[in-house]
Amino acid sequence: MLIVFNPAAGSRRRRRLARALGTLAEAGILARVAETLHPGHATLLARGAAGEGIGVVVAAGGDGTIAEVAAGLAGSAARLGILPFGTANVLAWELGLPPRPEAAAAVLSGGQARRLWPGLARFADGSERLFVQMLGAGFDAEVVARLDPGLKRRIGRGAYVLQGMRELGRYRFPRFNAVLDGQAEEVVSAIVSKGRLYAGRYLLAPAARPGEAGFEVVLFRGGAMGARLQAALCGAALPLDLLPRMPGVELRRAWRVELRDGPMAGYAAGSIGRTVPVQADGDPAGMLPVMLESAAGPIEVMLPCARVAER
Ligand SMILES: Nc1ncnc2c1ncn2[C@@H]1O[C@H](COP(=O)(O)OP(=O)(O)OP(=O)(O)O)[C@@H](O)[C@H]1O
Repeated sequence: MLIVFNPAAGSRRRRRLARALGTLAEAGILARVAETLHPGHATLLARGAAGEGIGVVVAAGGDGTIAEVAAGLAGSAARLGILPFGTANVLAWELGLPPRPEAAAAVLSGGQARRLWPGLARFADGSERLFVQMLGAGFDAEVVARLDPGLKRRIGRGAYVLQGMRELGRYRFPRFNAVLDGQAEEVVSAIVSKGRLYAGRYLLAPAARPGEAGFEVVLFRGGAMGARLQAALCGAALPLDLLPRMPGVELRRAWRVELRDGPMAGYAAGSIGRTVPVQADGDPAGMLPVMLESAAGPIEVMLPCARVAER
């Protein structure tokens, strides 16, 4: 077993890692730890481990780290393990993984594998990026892009709330097109989700099926109330699990999604040349346009036994 540890994810992560390693040692598992040195490094470490024939490669970090490890495991027989040491840990909540390091480590030694089918984003510059939970364009991506990493480390998920309130007054909500299996829709924000949850354990897309190909796409149209008011109300509705039922929010199933700027997007955003931002699994991921489809195949992820039986 290799644990790919992101020292920049979440908080109190070294202490959490030591606790997880203690549990593994008690179970007779001597795990090797490799620390990431820069963004993207987790993919290289995971690919190397899968190439060596290591059976379980563990992402010790948040959703961004998990996505990078998953990208390294794609096409191999290695299983993905998760030690949820990030800030929001949305995928861990989605999969029912326990937050305590000892309990999460116990899943690595005694859990069972389950399918997880990531999404693949292709950008205009030819770059590609795997995502495991969701990709957003518009307001939520602006919040992610402008988030102060120091504040995120200090106060955790509350930093997103503060930044969201700041951006509500600043962001210009340019319209863009979400093309779902060939059908174009005009939106101010869109979240293309693999999972049901968002921003921790709040409900976003109740019908999502992480183990299958395809996406639940959440379209924010702005509508009669206006994009800014809609974003404010959606922010308030999220912790009450009411976001999917908000006016101007529409959920659709799609296999292939293209998110692309309207001709006036740069102008409306008030900054020529700058278009609509994109976030993937809670990390900044550039600008539109982006093309989304399912990864070539699913990967296997370690889950608690009870959770596997439930599915
Ligand atoms: N050594 C490093 N220094 C700086 N950044 C790193 C390093 N290693 C990895 N990263 C980057 O850190 C980013 C954030 O990591 P991650 O998403 O796992 O944590 P998080 O943002 O705290 O958690 P979550 O996404 O669950 O809120 C990732 O995009 C990854 O590329």
